[in-house]
Amino acid sequence: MTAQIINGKAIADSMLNQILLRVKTRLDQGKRAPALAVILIGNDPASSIYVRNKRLACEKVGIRSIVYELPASTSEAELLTMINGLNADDAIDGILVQSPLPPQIDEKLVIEHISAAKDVDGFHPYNIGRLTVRQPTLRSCTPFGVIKMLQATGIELMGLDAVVIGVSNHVGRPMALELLLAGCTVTCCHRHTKDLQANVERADLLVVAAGKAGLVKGEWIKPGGVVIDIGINRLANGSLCGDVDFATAKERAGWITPVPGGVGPMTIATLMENTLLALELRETI
Ligand SMILES: Nc1nc(=O)c2c([nH]1)NC[C@@H]1CN(c3ccc(C(=O)N[C@@H](CCC(=O)O)C(=O)O)cc3)C=[N+]21
Ligand SMILES: [Mg+2]
Repeated sequence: MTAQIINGKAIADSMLNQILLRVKTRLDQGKRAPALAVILIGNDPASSIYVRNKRLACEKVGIRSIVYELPASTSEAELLTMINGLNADDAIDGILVQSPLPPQIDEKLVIEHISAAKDVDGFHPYNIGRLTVRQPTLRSCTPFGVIKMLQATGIELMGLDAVVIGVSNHVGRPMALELLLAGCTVTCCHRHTKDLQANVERADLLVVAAGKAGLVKGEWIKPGGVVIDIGINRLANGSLCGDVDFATAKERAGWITPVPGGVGPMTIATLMENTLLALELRETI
């Protein structure tokens, strides 16, 4: 069988159109546009591309974006002071500190310092806790984007055997919590997993977020299964690929996401939605 390709870019574009309509409605009602503050520290080329994509998405949907570009030498205290100012600024709805951070800055401390109500990444322990106890509020952009993508594709999640590879705080863990909330039976695989292939082979839904090109062989995929590839690996020739051997996997899977054009655009569209939601939630209190 040849898999149907899940067009994340197209699904994300339609989400962006919906968000634009909601922002326009606000403006028609005399309300202000949402505002997102993005802090980029240092000059990692990949980070610069992602931040540029976020700024362009903001422009598309009418969200005001303020990008702060700080030198790699920025101290932890300087960053925390800046976050204090943004937390207290009523005109700012979302705060995103782009990762990775330089070694002198403790990312855990930074994430906890951002007001949970402005944590549009959905990384704050409060927001992760809300998702854990089935009361999601601001939800991590990549995992929630994957859920929206599956819903838009019409894939029923209830009761599926889902296998997640990778257990990072930003992606794998909240992904497993989202799938549990959606009614899947969830297995989490990581570097100490004894038999990765055996776990992959029994997955109705496989979500891979390990960041290792070629980690999952196409021959391991359960025939007809759903394959979501969150990996982004830049090859020596400059092209991007995921963690799954796409060419062979697409001959077995029922559905598969491409890289690029799969999960990446969904992450950004979800960030836009979270920024609007953060504003709406703050207006109700
Ligand atoms: N605080 C924080 N929040 C993040 O959400 C965050 C972060 N830090 N650090 C880095 C990762 C990575 N990330 C991506 C977003 C969009 C694409 C994306 O648009 N990808 C395009 C291709 C982009 C390209 O050409 O490189 C695609 O897959 O089609 C990829 C990766 C967000 N991240
Ligand atoms: Mg891992």
